[in-house]
Amino acid sequence: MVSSLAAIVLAAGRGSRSGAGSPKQFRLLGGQPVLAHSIEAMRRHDRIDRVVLVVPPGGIDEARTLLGADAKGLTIVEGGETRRLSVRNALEALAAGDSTPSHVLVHDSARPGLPSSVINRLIAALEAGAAGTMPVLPVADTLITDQDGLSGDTVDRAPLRRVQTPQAFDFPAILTAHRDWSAPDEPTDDAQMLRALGHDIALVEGDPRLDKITYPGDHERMERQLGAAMSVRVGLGFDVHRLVAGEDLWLGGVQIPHSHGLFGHSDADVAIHALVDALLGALAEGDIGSHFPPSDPQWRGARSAQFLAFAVERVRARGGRIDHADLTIICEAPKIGPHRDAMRARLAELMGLPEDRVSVKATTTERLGLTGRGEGIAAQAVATISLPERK
Ligand SMILES: Nc1ccn([C@@H]2O[C@H](COP(=O)(O)OP(=O)(O)OP(=O)(O)O)[C@@H](O)[C@H]2O)c(=O)n1
Ligand SMILES: C[C@](O)(CO)[C@H](O)COP(=O)(O)O
Repeated sequence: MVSSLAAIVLAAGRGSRSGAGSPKQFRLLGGQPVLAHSIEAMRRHDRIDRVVLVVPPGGIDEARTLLGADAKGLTIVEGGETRRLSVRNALEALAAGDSTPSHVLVHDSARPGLPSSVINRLIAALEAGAAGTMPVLPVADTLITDQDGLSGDTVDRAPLRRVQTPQAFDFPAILTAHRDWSAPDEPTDDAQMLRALGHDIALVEGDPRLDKITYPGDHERMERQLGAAMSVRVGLGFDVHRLVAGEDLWLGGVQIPHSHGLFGHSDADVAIHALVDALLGALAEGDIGSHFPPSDPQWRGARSAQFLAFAVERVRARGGRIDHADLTIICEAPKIGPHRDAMRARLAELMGLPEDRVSVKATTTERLGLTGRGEGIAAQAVATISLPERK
């Protein structure tokens, strides 16, 4: 019975074979660091309670900076000289915690294309009683031995399998396997360590999307694979609120000193409302009113930042990412220019995006119409998101 499941994401390697100059797991892939893909996939899975990230010695602060808001709730530990020692450090961190998990997944961050279907198959094998299980794929090519540049014998490929991660284990069993390991050869994965103790390792079907970034060119191949597996969606949002005396003015998540404020059920931040509708539109998941009805007293005076946090979470929950947002605020006064940078910074923070992916513009309607007469402020937003085609 898998009562609690932790996930270890390994990112403490040097990536020396990739020839990239810096460790491959920190390079950007599809707009986010390679290691963030696995963390996100683990977090998205509803059976995984806790994620431990393993980073190079001395790299905890750097990893937190790189991940930004995504680092929240992560346990981050330093790795060791070898993959085995990195896994050991993470297992010991879990063992030292208040409640140890019943089972654990061990995954290479260098395999960023982690589908939830593989995690489901591993959990099913654990539920069926396996102490250890791993995803494998058959070998497609003819296999030979290389004898000093000449072909040696052909190897029978029928019983051979390519081993992927995540590998999944009974937690006490894999902890013992690591603590007791004394063989002279360095194991390349954890399943062989558990098998050395006499446990069977159940095989489940792997997935080509899980291929590892190892050699030069692999990163670019993965980038193409990821791009092909994502569809770009564009959403449009529009909102208007009335300007009245005696209200605070909130725009783009920032409070702006002004003679009038916007009237509405929440803080009436018209810019955020347009942005939330743009994100929900891109997801085709209704609009702000359907999720936060004005008739519901709990949203009276609410900060609109929480509506945006909800929309951002919806994108994440669908396995997507926000690529860009562009806002236009339409009013005669106040002047938006002096507050533009603060709004960009706040909106970027709320969406977990770099500022160069958030645009805030302003215009007037040449004193025409309701915004021209100063009766209200309008905002329109366009959001671009990428969503996975298949899970
Ligand atoms: N001391 C180590 C070595 C490896 N890893 C991780 O284990 C996975 C194994 O993949 P591999 O391709 O072997 O990674 P590297 O060791 O980084 O690559 P290389 O052997 O080319 O240096 C990677 O996610 C890597 O970051 C780790 O956490 N700690
Ligand atoms: C654990 C592993 O991903 C299984 O295939 C692999 O062995 C780790 O990478 P390495 O290239 O063997 O170090």
